[in-house]
Amino acid sequence: MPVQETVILLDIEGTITSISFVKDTLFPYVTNNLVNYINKLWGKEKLEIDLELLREQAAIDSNSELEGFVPIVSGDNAKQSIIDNIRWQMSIDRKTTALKQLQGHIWKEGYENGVLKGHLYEDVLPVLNKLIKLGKRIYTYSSGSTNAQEYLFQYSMYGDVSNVFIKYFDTKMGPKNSVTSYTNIANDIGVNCGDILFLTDILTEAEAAIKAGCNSALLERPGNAPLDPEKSSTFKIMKTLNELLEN
Ligand SMILES: CSCCC(=O)C(=O)COP(=O)(O)O
Ligand SMILES: [Mg+2]
Repeated sequence: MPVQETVILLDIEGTITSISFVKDTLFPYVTNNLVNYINKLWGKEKLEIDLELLREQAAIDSNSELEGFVPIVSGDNAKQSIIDNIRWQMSIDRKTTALKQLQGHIWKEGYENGVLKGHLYEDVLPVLNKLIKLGKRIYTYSSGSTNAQEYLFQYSMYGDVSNVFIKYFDTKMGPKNSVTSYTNIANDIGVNCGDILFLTDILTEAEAAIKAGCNSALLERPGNAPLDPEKSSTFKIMKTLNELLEN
């Protein structure tokens, strides 16, 4: 059997989806549609749920020393301060649950109206389907919200492929470079960390997974940030998922 672990836990951006799709297609879609989206749903419960999370995050951020922090205010400037806060968070690619939840809801419209099609590297589906036949269970863990992950697979360039994945995990399990996030995921799945192989493009995420007792390997996709050869020397580095099927 090529892979020993029973659970394959996949990062998304830089691992099974290109960074370029996220940075050059998904993020600009939010930037270009943000004001319209907020104006359209202003005062509606659907938006209010996301705004509540953004306000909670802004209250936390106001006590830290984050460069360029934009407060969310009430009153006449409330709407503009929310838009500016979101733009600020996006300018530094923050991975807060609040930002990711709102982005996911904006992308939903783009997927549904056919403007967005989720990118997947061509090796991903053939390999995952072979692994499923070998009895492996496939999960994802991304900073993108569970909704955003679901839409990406439901409206992928290969059609609806969401049935490949048992469950999507996001930062509600904890940040991706935190050790406890991986124990939380193992507990949720009902396996030991040692039964999980976590694949990612980010060294600190792989290190956190290893510290939790999981196994991990790194993906080196075109356009990914280069891996430090010294720091990543203890990890298997793969160019595609095909290497999971090799002995
Ligand atoms: C799941 S699609 C949205 C991608 C995204 O917003 C993101 O931050 C990706 O981070 P990842 O943890 O998948 O590298
Ligand atoms: Mg990634």
